[in-house]
Amino acid sequence: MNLSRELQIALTATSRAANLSKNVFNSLVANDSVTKNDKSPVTIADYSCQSLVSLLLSKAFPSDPLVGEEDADVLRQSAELKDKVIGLVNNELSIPLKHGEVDGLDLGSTQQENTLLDAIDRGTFQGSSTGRMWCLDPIDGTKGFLRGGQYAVCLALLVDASVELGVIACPNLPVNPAQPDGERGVVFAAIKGQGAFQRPISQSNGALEPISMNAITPSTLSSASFCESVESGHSSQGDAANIANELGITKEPVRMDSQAKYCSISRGDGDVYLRLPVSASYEEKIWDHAPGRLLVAEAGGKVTDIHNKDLDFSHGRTLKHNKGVIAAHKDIHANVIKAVQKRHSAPAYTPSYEMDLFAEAPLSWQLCNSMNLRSRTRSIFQVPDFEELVDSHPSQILDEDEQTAIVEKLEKANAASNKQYRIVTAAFIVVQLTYLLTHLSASGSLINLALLLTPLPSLLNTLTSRDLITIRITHPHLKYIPEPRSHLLGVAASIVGLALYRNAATSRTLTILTFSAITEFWMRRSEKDARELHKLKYGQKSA
Ligand SMILES: Nc1ncnc2c1ncn2[C@@H]1O[C@H](COP(=O)(O)O)[C@@H](OP(=O)(O)O)[C@H]1O
Ligand SMILES: [Mg+2]
Repeated sequence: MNLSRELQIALTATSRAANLSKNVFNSLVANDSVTKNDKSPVTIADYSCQSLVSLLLSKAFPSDPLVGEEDADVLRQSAELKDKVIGLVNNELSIPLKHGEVDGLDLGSTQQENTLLDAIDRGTFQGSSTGRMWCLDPIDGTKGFLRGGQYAVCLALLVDASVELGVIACPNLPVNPAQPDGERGVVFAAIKGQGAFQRPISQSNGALEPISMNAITPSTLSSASFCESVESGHSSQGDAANIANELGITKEPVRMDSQAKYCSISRGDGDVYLRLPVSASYEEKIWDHAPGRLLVAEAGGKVTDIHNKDLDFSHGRTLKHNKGVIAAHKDIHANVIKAVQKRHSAPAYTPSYEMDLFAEAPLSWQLCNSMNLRSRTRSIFQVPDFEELVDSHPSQILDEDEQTAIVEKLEKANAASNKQYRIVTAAFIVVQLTYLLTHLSASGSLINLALLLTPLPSLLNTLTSRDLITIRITHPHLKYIPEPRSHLLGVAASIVGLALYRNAATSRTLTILTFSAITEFWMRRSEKDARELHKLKYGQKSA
């Protein structure tokens, strides 16, 4: 497939969008004209870049649909935001085409408001498994953008759900990794079957230099380095550390935002990219992976999900049939997958709120409502004055101290109520144990005694608030049994026991174990909620 024109347009569009995003950063973020939590710069950069890239694509390939992260609804409702975006895009369009940029394409110096908003809305295409489609993340790594760290403008062309072309512009990545303080701003490109390349964003007519991954083999795997998300909510950093350990990797992980991770490993700055799901329900977005996946493959690597399945771009806007991402040199990919299967704990439970609650925005009444946190809080955490606390706040925004107070209250109330349930379970067990010990000769008594031991470890741990007994069920098949696994196994065994000994004592054992499993299930959910809240509020380290 000859995609040279597509490549030229994609390089121009992403490089120009990268310049535009830098202007936004320099004028709105670097000079501290906005507060840290104000997301407007990233919003402005996102819309402007999508508008610019989409406009160029629509002029060059009018019949190609576009899957983009944004739509223009918010802009149509805010004149101030809209004017800024229109101004920025027109400013970029008015810079004359340089040598090497798109030939034979009349950009027109400035564009009408509607044309630019419509360009953004072209990105609402829902995806397709057949035909051509472009896929755009105008600012990937929004957190990195705001931090002045890594972010990327990412564009891919898919044909029949296969990524044929990928281009990623990283405005803050050093051109030469050996000179981290030298020139920054690199654009990466790959065409299927034709290799992976990079060149400085500043050189629109410069040659595309071939890049490749470090030639790492199973015997040199321990010298590898891996990279992962900065955001612990996007990828489990704890599991990544265990996996690195399993592979004998001792180097500290390199954390960076966005698809700059795919770019880094493609040119050998690092070797393995791990994205390990922390939530069972999160579906990765196609624009977060399409170009990166091709780049790594063309640089000598292999990209799959954590179950070693190819990333499947044929199901609309998300990778619904994949979980996480593992990218590594093709010679070591299998070793990495093996370690992942051994050490990655499948997320068994999904918190009801998946947003980075406290980092994204102050905890507000609207947020509580939209995340169903209010009702969950009432039913699970049982904090009677939580609603009053939120309602009494006229601005419906809680400040830091109030957020802290809520988290502490949730944790305390949660721990107290769970302890009560466990005391009740423990009491049932003691009564039943006493009965069994005094009727040892009755049929099934010994089996019943053994079955009653299954909930004991977690009961003891909670009642003493210490990890007295920990049983890790790590077998790859068993780990997909939802928590509480030992309890569920106990219930299953006691059903078998009841089939063997149809007597009242065995029925009682089954009832107690079922009660214990159900209450344990709900308690673990609430404990996980409390832990997640804690993590969101205080960060991974103190969680
Ligand atoms: N719970 C989650 N798990 C995995 N990825 C998530 C996530 N929530 C958001 N993301 C995605 O992670 C991307 C950033 O990736 P990374 O963590 O590698 O920097 C975000 O892209 P945007 O920044 O474009 O919104 C967003 O699409
Ligand atoms: Mg993204």
